[in-house]
Amino acid sequence: VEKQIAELRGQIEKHNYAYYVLDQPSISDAEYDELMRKLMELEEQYPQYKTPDSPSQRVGGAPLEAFQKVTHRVPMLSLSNAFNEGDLRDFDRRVRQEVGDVRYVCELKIDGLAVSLRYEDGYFVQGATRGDGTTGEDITENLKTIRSLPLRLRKQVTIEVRGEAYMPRKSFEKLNEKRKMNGEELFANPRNAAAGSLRQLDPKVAASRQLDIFAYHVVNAEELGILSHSAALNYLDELGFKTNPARQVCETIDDVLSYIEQWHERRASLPYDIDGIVIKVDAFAQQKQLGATAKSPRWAIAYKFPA
Ligand SMILES: COc1nc2nc(N)nc(N)c2nc1C
Repeated sequence: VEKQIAELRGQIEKHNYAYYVLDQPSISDAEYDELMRKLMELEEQYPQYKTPDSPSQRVGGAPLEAFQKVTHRVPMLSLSNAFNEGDLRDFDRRVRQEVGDVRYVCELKIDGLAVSLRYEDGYFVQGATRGDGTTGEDITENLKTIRSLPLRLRKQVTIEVRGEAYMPRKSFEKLNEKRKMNGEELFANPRNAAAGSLRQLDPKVAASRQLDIFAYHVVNAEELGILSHSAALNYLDELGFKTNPARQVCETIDDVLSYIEQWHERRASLPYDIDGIVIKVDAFAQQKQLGATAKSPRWAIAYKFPA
């Protein structure tokens, strides 16, 4: 039976990854539900074979009394903002003055909720909100219900990852439809809906909200021998995380400006809200040279789209 349960677990997670991370369903919903039902029935009968990475955790367990506090070993900083081309050219000038020739990575700035995810030997062990940057709330049980969040990595590594949890626009519209029918107060936007969903003490509520997550940062990248942010993102893909496919390496600030122009136009075609573009110095050695202020890294900047 133990082998049968392990077999089922592997199958379900494989279909889960295909559907939620690759966006390429590999079986029908009905077949998927049948596999899940079978797994939960066997785990009910043989609880000794239940493992921390079992997909049965994704439906959410018992409600919590309260959220525990979590201290971030590495503070979760925020990004300084740029509002126009001048701000971006100033940033580029400052960076080049300090580190000379430089490559940037541009990414979409997802309008969600920053979270920190800790994995030990490849298993998801804890997830927390940003909070005040130093202390956040433990929302592990809620994060486990996000289907694109791997419960077990493809490599047995101990890693801390930062990402943006968000609610796709379709999920947001469906949720507000339902709330309208029930005469409940509507969420103002997907970001508030995502925050509200992850702050629920009952994980079953979070599980019902069809949240998603993009991983965008490896905290202990250098310890893992990774030398640049673009390499860190590719490593996250290898581990089984969902990263944002629109990222692009830019050699000049003019390339950055055209990336921004491109995504400002294509913004409405995305299935989620973005509130800007994040520009980061790619090489970690140069990030280190530039360092950070108490509040934000000096090697990154967020260009905010005009509201
Ligand atoms: C390295 O620090 C950061 N990187 C980020 N990257 C993306 N794509 N989106 C963010 N919101 C973000 N926020 C921070 C603080």
